[in-house]
Amino acid sequence: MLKKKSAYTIAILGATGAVGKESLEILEERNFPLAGLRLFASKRSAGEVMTCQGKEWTVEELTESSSFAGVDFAFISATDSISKEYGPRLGAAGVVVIDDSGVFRMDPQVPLVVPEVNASALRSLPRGIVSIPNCTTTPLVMALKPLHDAVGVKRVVVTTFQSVSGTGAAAMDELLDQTRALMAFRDVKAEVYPYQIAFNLLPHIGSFSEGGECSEEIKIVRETRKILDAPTMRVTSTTVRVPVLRCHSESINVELEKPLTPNEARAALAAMPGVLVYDDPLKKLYPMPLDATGKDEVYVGRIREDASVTNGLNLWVVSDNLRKGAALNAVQIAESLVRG
Ligand SMILES: NC(=O)C1=CN([C@@H]2O[C@H](COP(=O)(O)OP(=O)(O)OC[C@H]3O[C@@H](n4cnc5c(N)ncnc54)[C@H](OP(=O)(O)O)[C@@H]3O)[C@@H](O)[C@H]2O)C=CC1
Ligand SMILES: N[C@@H](CC(=O)OP(=O)(O)O)C(=O)O
Repeated sequence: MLKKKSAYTIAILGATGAVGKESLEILEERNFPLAGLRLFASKRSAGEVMTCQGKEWTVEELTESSSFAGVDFAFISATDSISKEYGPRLGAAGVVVIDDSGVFRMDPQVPLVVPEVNASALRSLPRGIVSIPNCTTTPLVMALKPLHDAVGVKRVVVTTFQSVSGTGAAAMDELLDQTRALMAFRDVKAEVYPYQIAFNLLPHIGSFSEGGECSEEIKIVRETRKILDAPTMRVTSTTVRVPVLRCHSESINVELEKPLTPNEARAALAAMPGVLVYDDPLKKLYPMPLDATGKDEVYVGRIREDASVTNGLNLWVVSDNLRKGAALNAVQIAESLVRG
């Protein structure tokens, strides 16, 4: 487990990616007690210089022989295969691994944590690994938690509208390149996604199962139940990629165990740390990706009754997938562990 110190050394595996870059900004903004920083990426980024907390740090190529001596935390935000290879190895060597991938999330020996929702799961780290949820699960559980605590959530129907940054830096470039090409009447190249994403949307995230479900949809269901410790909660989802650069939006329909008026739901959500109720439709106030970009809070709006079922509510949630959906959640986990 983590030894108490005045400052800690962090290694970021995948430092040059969409999540990795955000992690550096967040460590700086939150003035994380840093004793040292080791930045790792692929060979093509080795030698690049990045800044954090007023210092320059040089990116190292991640190799079999990379040494992690003196590292307290490893944030892995690279690829599934890097998580598989380095997560267990570093965890066994006494480094606290905070992993962004989907590889360990459902492992019963690995806590899956959103600190505002289930920080107590950090008490035991049998493999030395903590997983952070998928970037759509995190805002979902942040919105469900206060409702579940208040009256119990029976069933959830969630439809996501996920920005391209959820796929990483290359997908952000693809959306911008396609948009420029279309404006100039040039041919569009689709390399990251199977179809053009600019001025389009794809009801497809991850891979399809035999039954026609996307892997992303399966992750949302399983991860939500694990984090809320609600193994029988009925959850179904449809995940959609939209031509937005940053922030994932979600339409959430909830069936509750007991009545809760929209005003009571608004009050419960407003009291939830990390949630910002942004809800005054008559003044055209509702969360949009441009509002939540670069923000830490999970924005919740369009809170209203669903009269088609008993005790039904509808919500609209928007959250920055690179911050609360990934890098911020990871830094908050490290902060919780440091606080002890
Ligand atoms: N984007 C998001 O919203 C979220 C992402 N995640 C997870 O976070 C992780 C990173 O995602 P994201 O930042 O979006 O991805 P990016 O594609 O933007 O970045 C990938 C990073 O991994 C590095 N990398 C790739 N291959 C290797 C290799 N062989 N050796 C060393 N480093 C390598 C890249 O280095 P280089 O630049 O040199 O290629 C880059 O730093 C993934 O596991 C993803 O599932 C989780 C929640 C949300
Ligand atoms: N799948 C998310 C990003 C993510 O969180 O993926 P993973 O579950 O593999 O960490 C997206 O594309 O928007």
